Amino acid sequence: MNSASSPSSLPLHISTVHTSRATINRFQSLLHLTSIFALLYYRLSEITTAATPSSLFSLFPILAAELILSTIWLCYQAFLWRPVFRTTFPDRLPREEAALPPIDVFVCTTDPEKEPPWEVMNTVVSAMALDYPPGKLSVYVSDDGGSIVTLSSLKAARRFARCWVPFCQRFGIECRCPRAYFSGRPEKEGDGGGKSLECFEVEKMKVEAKYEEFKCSVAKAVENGAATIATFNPRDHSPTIEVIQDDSGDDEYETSRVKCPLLVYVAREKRPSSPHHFKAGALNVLLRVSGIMTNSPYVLVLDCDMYCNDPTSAKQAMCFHLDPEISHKLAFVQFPQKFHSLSENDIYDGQMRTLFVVRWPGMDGVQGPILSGSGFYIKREALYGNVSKKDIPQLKQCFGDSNDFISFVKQSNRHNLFHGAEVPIDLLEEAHFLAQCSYERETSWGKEIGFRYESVVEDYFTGFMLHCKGWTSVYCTPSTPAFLGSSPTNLNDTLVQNSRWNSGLFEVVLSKFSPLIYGMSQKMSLLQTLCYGYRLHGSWSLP
Ligand SMILES: O=c1ccn([C@@H]2O[C@H](COP(=O)(O)OP(=O)(O)O[C@H]3O[C@H](CO)[C@@H](O)[C@H](O)[C@H]3O)[C@@H](O)[C@H]2O)c(=O)[nH]1
Ligand SMILES: [Mn+2]
Repeated sequence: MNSASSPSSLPLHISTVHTSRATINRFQSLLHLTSIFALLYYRLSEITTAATPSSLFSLFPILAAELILSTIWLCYQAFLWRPVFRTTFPDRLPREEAALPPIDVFVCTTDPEKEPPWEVMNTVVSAMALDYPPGKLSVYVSDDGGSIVTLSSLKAARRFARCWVPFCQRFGIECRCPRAYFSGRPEKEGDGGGKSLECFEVEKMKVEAKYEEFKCSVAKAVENGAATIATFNPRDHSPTIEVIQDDSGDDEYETSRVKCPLLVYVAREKRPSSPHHFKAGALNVLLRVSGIMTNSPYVLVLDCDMYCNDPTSAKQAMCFHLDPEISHKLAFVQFPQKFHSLSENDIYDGQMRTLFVVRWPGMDGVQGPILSGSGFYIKREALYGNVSKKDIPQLKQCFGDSNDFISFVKQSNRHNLFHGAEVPIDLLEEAHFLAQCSYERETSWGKEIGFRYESVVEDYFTGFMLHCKGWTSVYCTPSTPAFLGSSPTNLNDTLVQNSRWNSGLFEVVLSKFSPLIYGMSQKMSLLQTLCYGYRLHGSWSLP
């Protein structure tokens, strides 16, 4: 058992190696290995004693297939070698707000027709309501569709969050996604925060009325936006960045000056002549824009359909990030992806159990799980690489021409600049400059810094490169799912998603970053390299 200490000398988290499971796994691996050797011995003796060239001709492909499958099998054993389980104690984190580091939350959305704005707004509001000091939380929404629908809906979300956030905090609400809360899905209502039931019911009714207003505003935004969607080209437009401020002014929440996390809308520039690099491109723009606005040392990344189900996830992640024994090497804390949209039968295994139940705990016992796209708290510094030895011209070469951004890269502890105050015009201008297509030209964005562009599975590849550089990661699986999303529920969508993932992964295997070769040459352990090497099974996606 491993433990780490909080300032009060009690551990912030403990990790336990599942010894009985590891022993059974190792015994089974040994058994299988013996059979594989026996099979290969049999095949080789068959080849050496083959009577005719035609029988040799048929034996070689069989041997090749057996060798490939054996290598894939060998790689898989690394997942089973040392499974680890972790427990966190968020209550032991320092009580003073000042001791908690700020967090920037990134939510990515692309298409208001395929990704319903109502769902996206619920994700945004659930992130704003995380159990974390609101002044230390900033939510950035990347809209790759550049849609007016998303922008108008965000304004409604901000208005609703002003009453939702204090309501959740005051009454200790456990389910902070308003749609899930008001549709009666929450298992627990919270402990009432010590307030009387009557007071709670009165407040709940008020908030519910605001919720209905919020719902209508989003529906209206969708309706009004239908006409512009037809004429607007999401692949060819200038950047739009807006800090969403209070604009109603007619209710008690504004006058009570309730603190609410900062909310920023970012639609980067899109031009047909410039590659946009999908989600990785969007995340890198958010890294830059947030870099000059709040520059929080930690970033939570969420897909637009993944709402925060357990508000304590930020504090749980901080139990690892604030542990001085592991934090200097720790790049990210990954939570499992869990889904609310699946039926009990789940015939296409949308839950991806082998991944989140077997493989990630296995990797956690080695160097840490693979970055999984959504639901991870990553250290900004890990994405910037080593900047301490670079002078200003070198930094400009890597990070681009923005003096403001460069000054923040150099001072990673300068953050939260204008929370709640008027947004300076020149800051907004600089943010627009950072969101231009041309900004990344001849820089290291996507190659050495930020989220990587080499593969369509940007999450896997970014995590792989971090592990290659010696960073570690942690897998955190609390019993209450930290995030809940929707997963494909029909064969067609499942096939499209899986072939995209597998072809993206196989693309990496065939590149110069092929895990088995590149991983071995870097700072990665043998077992971790084998785990990444298991991606050879992407060859199944070949016709
Ligand atoms: O050009 C793009 C394309 C996608 N996205 C967003 O990226 C997220 C994931 O995209 P989606 O089409 O839903 O892909 P999935 O296959 O569901 O996503 C899984 O696989 C991706 C890697 O292939 C990871 O990035 C995701 O986090 C992971 O959930 C969504 O929020 C999108 O809005 C963008 O912002 N810009
Ligand atoms: Mn998705």
